[in-house]
Amino acid sequence: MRVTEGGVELEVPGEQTEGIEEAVFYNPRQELNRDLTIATLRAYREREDRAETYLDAMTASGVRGVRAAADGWDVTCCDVDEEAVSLARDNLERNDCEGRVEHRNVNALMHEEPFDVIDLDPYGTPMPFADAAFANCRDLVCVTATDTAPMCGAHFNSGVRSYSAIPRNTDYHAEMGVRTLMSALARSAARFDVGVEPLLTHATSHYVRTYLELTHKATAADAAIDELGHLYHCEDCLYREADPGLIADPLERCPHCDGNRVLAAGPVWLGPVQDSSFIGAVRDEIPYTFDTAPEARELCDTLAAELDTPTHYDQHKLCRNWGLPANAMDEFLADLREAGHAASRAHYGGTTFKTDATVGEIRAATEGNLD
Ligand SMILES: C[S@@+](CC[C@H](N)C(=O)[O-])C[C@H]1O[C@@H](n2cnc3c(N)ncnc32)[C@H](O)[C@@H]1O
Ligand SMILES: [Zn+2]
Repeated sequence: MRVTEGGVELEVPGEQTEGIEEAVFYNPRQELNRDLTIATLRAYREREDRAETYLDAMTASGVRGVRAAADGWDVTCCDVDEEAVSLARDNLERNDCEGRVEHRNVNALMHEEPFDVIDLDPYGTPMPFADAAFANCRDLVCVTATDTAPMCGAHFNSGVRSYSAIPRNTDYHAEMGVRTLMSALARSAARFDVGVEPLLTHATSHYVRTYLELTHKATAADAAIDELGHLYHCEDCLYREADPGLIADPLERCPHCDGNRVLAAGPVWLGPVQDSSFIGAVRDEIPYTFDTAPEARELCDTLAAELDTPTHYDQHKLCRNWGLPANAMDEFLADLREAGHAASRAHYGGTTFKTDATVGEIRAATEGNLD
């Protein structure tokens, strides 16, 4: 089957191809992820012109590598699967792109050779590849994780195993996933005296994607570890609290409703997951020729405006909990701001928002107009 994406043409296995799962080799639902990857690579190279080499670590059809090569990157594609390797070679050739294709376990390749940018896009958790990537990447590690149920605490044991943390299933589950993933990545990088700084992070349709700029200094690794901490969350009233530091001091009772159903999660990443000025630059690198341009640009706008608080709320879930009807989001957010709180929409869903107000303060600021 022939597909066109971002100006390149690719042969990908069609539904009928035996032995190959089409969605795995070429997943059209990840086009937004790939469009944003290309825009991010462009914005990054604008800022750091020394960045030249890009490793598409799990290449499958070769789509990321081909798109990066067409953009002038010095590309290496890698896959353990023989059919993927030959597909990636053909697709590079089809687009007159130069690029090396390696048939091997990418962990071995990463340990042998440094790259400026490494893109991890495995099935499920990226953690088995994180150490090799952070040990050997110079500038930027891009990571996709599709195991949202483990990361957000819905598949608890699997989440604990993959991320060496306690994730908890809350009403902000996608953000729990983001912060569990970021925490494990920061700890993996720190082992190699590498500090991570997230430039752009989004949780979209069952995956999380993050772009981490690296600083090869022990003090930068310490600074990243300082962003870790725990979240305490009341299952009854949805009160939540962030507690910086690696030693947890869980709440026995909820300070808001005095209930005893308080969950503790962590260590999670409590720091910022976006760099809004960089996201502005990424947005400007999304041409309208990209199929997902309207959606990708809107996502960038929301991400750039999103507050840095470590959890978000869902207005509908809060209102349901209070037994009150929800009103329009803009009115709701305006009430919060009028009461002196910071408030923004969040990219996790149409009714999600961020604020520095506590759950009690949110209710006090908004309930007058919830009728
Ligand atoms: C989700 S697919 C990649 C999709 C692709 N990056 C895209 O954007 O369409 C995951 C790929 O990782 C490959 N893979 C799994 N383990 C690997 C390893 N240890 N080294 C290299 N490739 C691996 C699989 O063969 C598969 O092709
Ligand atoms: Zn409570």
